[in-house]
Parts: sequence; C-alpha cells; structure tokens
Amino acid sequence: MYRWIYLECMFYVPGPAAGRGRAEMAAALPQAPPASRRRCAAARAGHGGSSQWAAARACPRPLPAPSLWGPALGPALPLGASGPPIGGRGRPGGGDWLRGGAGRPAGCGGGGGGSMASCRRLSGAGLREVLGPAQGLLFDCDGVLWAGERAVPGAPELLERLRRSGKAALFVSNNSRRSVAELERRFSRLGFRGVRAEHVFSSALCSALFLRQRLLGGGGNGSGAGRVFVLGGEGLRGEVRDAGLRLAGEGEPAPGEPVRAVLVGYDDQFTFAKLAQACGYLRDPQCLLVATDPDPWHPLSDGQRTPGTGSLTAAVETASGRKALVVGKPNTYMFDCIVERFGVDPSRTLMVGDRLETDILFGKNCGLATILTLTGVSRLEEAQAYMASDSAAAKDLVPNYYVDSIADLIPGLDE
Ligand code: PXP
Repeated sequence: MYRWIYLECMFYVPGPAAGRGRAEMAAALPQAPPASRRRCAAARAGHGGSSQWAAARACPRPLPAPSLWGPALGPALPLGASGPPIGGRGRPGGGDWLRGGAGRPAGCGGGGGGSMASCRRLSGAGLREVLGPAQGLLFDCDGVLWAGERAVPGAPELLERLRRSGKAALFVSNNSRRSVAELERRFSRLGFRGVRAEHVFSSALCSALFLRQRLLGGGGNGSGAGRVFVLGGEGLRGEVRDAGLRLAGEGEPAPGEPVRAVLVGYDDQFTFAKLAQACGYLRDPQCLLVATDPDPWHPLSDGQRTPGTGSLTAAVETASGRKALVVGKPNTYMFDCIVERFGVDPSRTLMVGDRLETDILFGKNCGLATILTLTGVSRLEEAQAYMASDSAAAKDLVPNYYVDSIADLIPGLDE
C-alpha cells in the first residue's frame, strides 16, 4: 500500500530562481521575495483542504531536519490556497536546506550544494548505490516516459518496480497543453498503472497556482481580482479556471475590471491579433507577464521541430518590452509545489530528465542528483561539451549520471 509521509517545516531562502538561463532568469524574476523567511508547511497524512494548508503555513514551529519522502505514495493533499512563492528556492545561494549531506545517494557527484557533476553512465553496481538510498524519483514525462503516443519500452515496468520497492515517483512536465486530469488519462492509456493526477506537476497547473497566489493572495473566489488573459489551449485555461481565476473574454466583466495577468502557454492558435491584445494589457505595469515554460521547441517524430512556449514568450516579451516570470523547469517553483504537498528530502531524491537546459538544470537548482536519459532531446555529446566548458553556468547543465533509457534503471531495484 502506497503511503506518503507529509511533514514538516521548510526553510525558503530566496535566490535567483532559474529560468531560461541563469542571467535571463535573474532578470525575469525581479519580484522574488525580498528577504529570507521561514515557511511552515506542516501537514499530516489524511489532512486535506486549502484551509488546513493555510493554517499549516502559518504554523511557527521550529525547523526540523529536512523532511523525508515517505516509503511510498499516499493520498495526496490538495494544494493550498496560495502555493509556494516563486523563486523561493534556487541556486546559487540556495540556503542550508539545499546542502543535503547525510543520506545523499552514494556515488552522487553533484545534486545540490554545488559540487561537480560527473556525467557517469549508471550501470552495474553503481545502479544499486544510487537507487538504493533514494526515497523517490521525479520524472520528466515527454522523452523520458513516452515519446508522443508511445511509452518508452520498459518505462511502465520501471514505475511498477519502483512501487514494489517502496520508492515514490512524481512527475514534472513543462507541457502546458493538457490539464493534469488529461495527463492522468494519458498515463493510463500508455500502460502506466496507478499514476494519479495529484502525482503530476505540470507547468499549466503550477502556473495557475502561481497566479492564484499572486492575484488572490491565498484565498477568495476570484471576484474582483481581475482577469487573466491566456495564450493557450483549453487544458491551460481549465487549470486557470480551476484555480479560481477568471479568464479575459469569458463571462460578463465587471465595469472597469482590469486584466491583471497575461499568461503565455503553448498556443497553437497564436496570432498577431492575440499578440497585440496581450501587449495592450501589458502597457499596464501592474499587469503580470507569466509564461508556463521556457521550452524553445519540441522534436516531432519525423525529425522536424515544432515551436514551444519559449518562442511565443519571446514574441510577447519583444513586442511588450516586458520580461516574463517563467514558472516551469528549470525554475524551482514546481519543486516548491511538490514540497508544499509532499514531504520531500532533496538529498534522497533523484531527478530524471531528457533535456539538459530544463530538466537537469531544474534538478540542480532544487538540490537533487540528476540522471539524463538519452531517449529524448539532449545528446550525451552536449552534456560532455558542457562538462568541458570553463563556464560555471554550463557545468550546472551536466547531469550526475546518464542512462540510454530509464529501463536501464530496473536492475538497480530490488525484486
Ligand atoms: N510543451 C509542449 C507543448 C510539449 O508538447 C512538450 C512535450 O514535447 C513539452 C512542453 C515538454 O514536456 P516535458 O517537460 O514533459 O518534456
């Protein structure tokens, strides 16, 4: 039976949260919290509901040791009314909480804390050394678990084996096209058993949570909060509505009701007219510009590429002269959402991804050891080139380990 232990208080130390690149993101997150502050996200298994979260956040208990992943997943708590602060955690300057230490998987050359990543093939005895102490894994989805409508061979079996070994699995996707409910159905359709919507943290969900936090301040039903202009499809729009926010262009606007945010997601109906409309709203300096993810493009099965949200965000930024707050990987906000819901010890958590500039940097920014899988976007040569570079920023893109496919992780797990 899967169970997750929910605990404890977390110490958020604001740093320049990552985005499309460190320098760019530093510029893109001017509104990070102004000073270090304690946050208490205490919650216990079986407790749910936003009011409990709100109460939990106000709890001024002393900081315990970093919380642990439970032995396995339990009933997930609905995320609270406000969500974590964007840019609340990051590297460099990630704070004590990120330094890990005891319990870090053996053989891990990097993870948080700034030590060098090694980009070692994970195989043989090394598999058990790394997977054995890990209490949970975060998986990117596309290019890791599946490619288009096909599961990566062995991926459903790996998740099953993780479950049997008592290790937790959660999913972090920059795809803003689908709601988490749709993603849950996709897992099931592709043969992944037991994955529920609350185990999935997408850029659509997390962007909606971020906007709720910023526009509603942790409560309310959206009335009088202004509206959100969404460049994106129904999956994203649904998450924004579910977060209690109202969309520009829907229903009756109250007289004088402002558009308080432009949210740029994956929009395959993007037009010049929408761009112009977004820029009109962004003339108001109080109107936020938020993007779901920085992905510049995505590979297609025929070897071609299709533009990603990062391309559309660039158009809005250029035309408006504004910088977007980018919620998705490599920003740590998704991890903050995870921590808000589940007790997670970064030093015993692995991040598995296929894109160096988003997934691996995200793992790095969150203080996790990272595994690159070669079934998706990035090639081993790219990781090696980053490793050979003199630039510290490039070294942050180097994974600790790599595998040809996540199926290669199976022999490292107990029967
Ligand atoms: N955004 C869109 C529109 C996508 O189609 C994809 C998957 O190709 C992604 C983002 C990246 O998703 P993930 O983070 O799961 O790889």
